[in-house]
Amino acid sequence: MISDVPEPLSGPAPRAGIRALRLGVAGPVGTGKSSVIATLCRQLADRLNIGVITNDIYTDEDARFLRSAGVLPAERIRAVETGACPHTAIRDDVTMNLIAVEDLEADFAPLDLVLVESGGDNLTATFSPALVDAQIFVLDVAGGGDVARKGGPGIARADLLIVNKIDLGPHVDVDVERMVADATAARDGAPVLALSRKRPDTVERLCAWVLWLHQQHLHGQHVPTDPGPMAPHFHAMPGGGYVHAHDQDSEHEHTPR
Ligand SMILES: Nc1nc2c(ncn2[C@@H]2O[C@H](COP(=O)(O)OP(=O)(O)OP(=O)(O)O)[C@@H](O)[C@H]2O)c(=O)[nH]1
Repeated sequence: MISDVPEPLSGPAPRAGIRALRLGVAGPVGTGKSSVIATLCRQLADRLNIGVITNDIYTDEDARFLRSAGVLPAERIRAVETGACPHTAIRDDVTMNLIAVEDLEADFAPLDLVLVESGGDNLTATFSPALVDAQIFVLDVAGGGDVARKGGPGIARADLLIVNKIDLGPHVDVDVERMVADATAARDGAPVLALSRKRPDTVERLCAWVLWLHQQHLHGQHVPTDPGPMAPHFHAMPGGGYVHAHDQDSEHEHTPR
């Protein structure tokens, strides 16, 4: 199920010479981010010129997986080794990723779509709108049926939430419909897609959403939004620590209280 993918736009012609749509894919470890990207490349490569940036902490494993899957020419898949907690490189200081995206766009111009895969992290990691125009957050049923209820910025406010690996529901005692309903309730009407790479109907819906978003981008009708702020979190300090939150309108500030 996906809540309404609108009809493709009619009306004014797309803007000429516009840069690629930059689409982030984030979510906890192992939920299927690389598989979603491989699926999109496989299905859409004859309609869109695609490039991929992967983020891993210490390796280029995700890039190697995608290259070996043969879903795109290998040189269009580039790895960023963040060397730090994944959210640092996709949210706090996006410089490494932004340079990688811009280099890829320059080397293979004109690209239509750049997919940026986050390193697998927890429920709080989301992309900065300084790096991507839109983002997908990926959960999977094997992580537990209650995860969607736990919320967080990606679950609540990513442009699309995927509940992945729905083919596994019966094997892990998860009621997929219930999980999707919980996710939908957490998102105030924003789209939720139940996905399995083994279910072509769900793959088609994923592709339809990405093509629709690309059209929105071309027509200048997509407005990037920030799914942040992060949930309140704890900073350990010598002799103690403190909890703080980032509210959406304030600077990213780490002053002890
Ligand atoms: N049954 C099933 N397995 C899937 C599906 N999608 C992905 N997987 C499997 O889930 C595992 C993790 O998939 P990945 O795509 O590597 O997940 P990831 O989120 O990129 O992983 P990290 O980069 O390590 O965080 C792999 O063994 C995939 O084959 C699906 O739709 N159904």
